[in-house]
Amino acid sequence: MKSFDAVVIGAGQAGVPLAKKLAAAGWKTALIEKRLVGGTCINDGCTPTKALVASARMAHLAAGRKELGVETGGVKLNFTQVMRRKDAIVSQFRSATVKGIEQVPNLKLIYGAATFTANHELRVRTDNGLFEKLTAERIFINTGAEPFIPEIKGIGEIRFLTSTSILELKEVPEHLLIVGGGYIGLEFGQMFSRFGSRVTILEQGERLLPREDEDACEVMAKVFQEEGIILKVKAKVVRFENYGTNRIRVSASVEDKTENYTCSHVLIASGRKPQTSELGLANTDVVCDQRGFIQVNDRLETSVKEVYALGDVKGGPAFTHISYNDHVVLVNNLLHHAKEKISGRVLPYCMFTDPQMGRVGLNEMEAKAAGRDYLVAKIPMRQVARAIETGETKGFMKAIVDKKSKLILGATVIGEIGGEIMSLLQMAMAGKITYEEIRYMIFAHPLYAESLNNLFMTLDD
Ligand SMILES: Cc1cc2nc3c(=O)[nH]c(=O)nc-3n(C[C@H](O)[C@H](O)[C@H](O)COP(=O)(O)OP(=O)(O)OC[C@H]3O[C@@H](n4cnc5c(N)ncnc54)[C@H](O)[C@@H]3O)c2cc1C
Ligand SMILES: NC(=O)c1ccc[n+]([C@@H]2O[C@H](COP(=O)([O-])OP(=O)(O)OC[C@H]3O[C@@H](n4cnc5c(N)ncnc54)[C@H](O)[C@@H]3O)[C@@H](O)[C@H]2O)c1
Repeated sequence: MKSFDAVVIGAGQAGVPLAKKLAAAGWKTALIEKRLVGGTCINDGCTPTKALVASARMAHLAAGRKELGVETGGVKLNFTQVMRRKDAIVSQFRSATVKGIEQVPNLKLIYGAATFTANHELRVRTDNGLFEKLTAERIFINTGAEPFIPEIKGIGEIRFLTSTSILELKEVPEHLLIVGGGYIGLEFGQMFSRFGSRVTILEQGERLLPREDEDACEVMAKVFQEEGIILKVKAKVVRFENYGTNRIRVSASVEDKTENYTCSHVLIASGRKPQTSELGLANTDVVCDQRGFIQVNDRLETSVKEVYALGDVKGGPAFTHISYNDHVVLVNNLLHHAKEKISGRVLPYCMFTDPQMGRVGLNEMEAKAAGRDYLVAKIPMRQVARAIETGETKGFMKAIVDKKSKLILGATVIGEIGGEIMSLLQMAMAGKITYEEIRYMIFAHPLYAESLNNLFMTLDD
């Protein structure tokens, strides 16, 4: 049995920086990874999808825009090159991460799947089929999440894609039917539509993106429909079956009526579940919630002393920057005697559709539910000078402000660079800059940022 001061399970967005910092502080540390260093974000998530979104946007722009006075003679997509570029970026990011790990003294990277045999003991099935036994004073679980596959009649008989396997396609699907209208469904939906697929999105909820304000969902739905994507809400898939050669027939109950679709590919984008099946948590006293996410307190401690969980596997907002921040909280608490908590963090995120949807803090729905005394500042992009000049007028800027303190509580920005504008407002929130100060702040003309003046002028009496 090999003994360590710390073992980190999962080389994801929290595990890698955590293991490096613990080892650099002199702790004898092992980092165990069963698949690829970099986890979901680098290998199957943010990095490959955002590289592909860039190719899709280029294809879209290359088609020209009549009203901007640019017409082109059609677009030729080289999908092999699109995927090759994506693979090169992923491999660049992954090898830089591996190199970073290898340079740290006291840190041992072990490739293999880790399973608990007791609260502080692990068995690792290494890539060469051998088993290593490890024990550690402190264990950190950063095993992430994986696609959730709903139990739908016939799903076992068809070949369906997930957000991971779709990244290996060799050809653009003729008709891609997507189950789920969340971030993954929308990012892939628009991307493949722009690559030339016919795209149908079936969402079981009343609308897309149920956590967002209704006006945000309406704008996104309109953008998608204008690009020719078929969107159905209140759509529950009831059956899949193989149909003819290489076709799949999908029966769905849409607003209580049965509709049938025949497509070439199905993407299941109906959420993610914690990746704990190989962890052997039954051999420990670690407690999970009903959906299998590991329960932690405000300091990321599980129910077992000195066993922690970070990132997607603990549930809550599943974003790379949250996983990364989890490691910051732990490093500060364990190495610098801080008492940091994970509750009360401001949550920013950006959906990388075109236009982007940047979100931070409270939206209107949440402000209302929380009983806040708030004002709403909102301007459509068609009134933003920069958006008019660039021809990117879809979307809006919307901020929720506290009526009394005039501080910004949150924002939704849908636009060409909605995520970046949202981040400006996030900085204002962090710096406690009131909306009244932003209203007359000097921004360079004619940037999108300049229209933050106009956004808050809407609150003038
Ligand atoms: C298609 C897609 C697009 C996304 N886009 C964005 C985006 O644009 N922005 C954003 O912020 N977030 C995005 N996300 C979410 C983001 O990728 C995740 O929130 C983030 O990667 C979670 O990091 P993590 O460290 O918690 O886990 P992960 O990065 O998932 O890492 C977990 C690691 O643990 C390993 N592991 C699991 N079990 C074991 C075991 N028993 N033994 C050893 N190793 C194990 C896994 O192989 C994996 O490498 C996206 C996700 C997807 C699927
Ligand atoms: N840009 C980003 O930051 C980004 C991009 C992609 C993913 N992510 C992360 O990954 C997570 C998972 O994304 P996701 O889109 O898979 O999950 P999600 O939970 O955001 O959306 C899943 C959607 O599928 C619908 N659904 C579930 N079962 C269904 C069924 N049987 N039929 C029809 N619809 C069904 C749900 O109602 C929901 O709207 C996100 O929550 C996010 O944290 C982030």
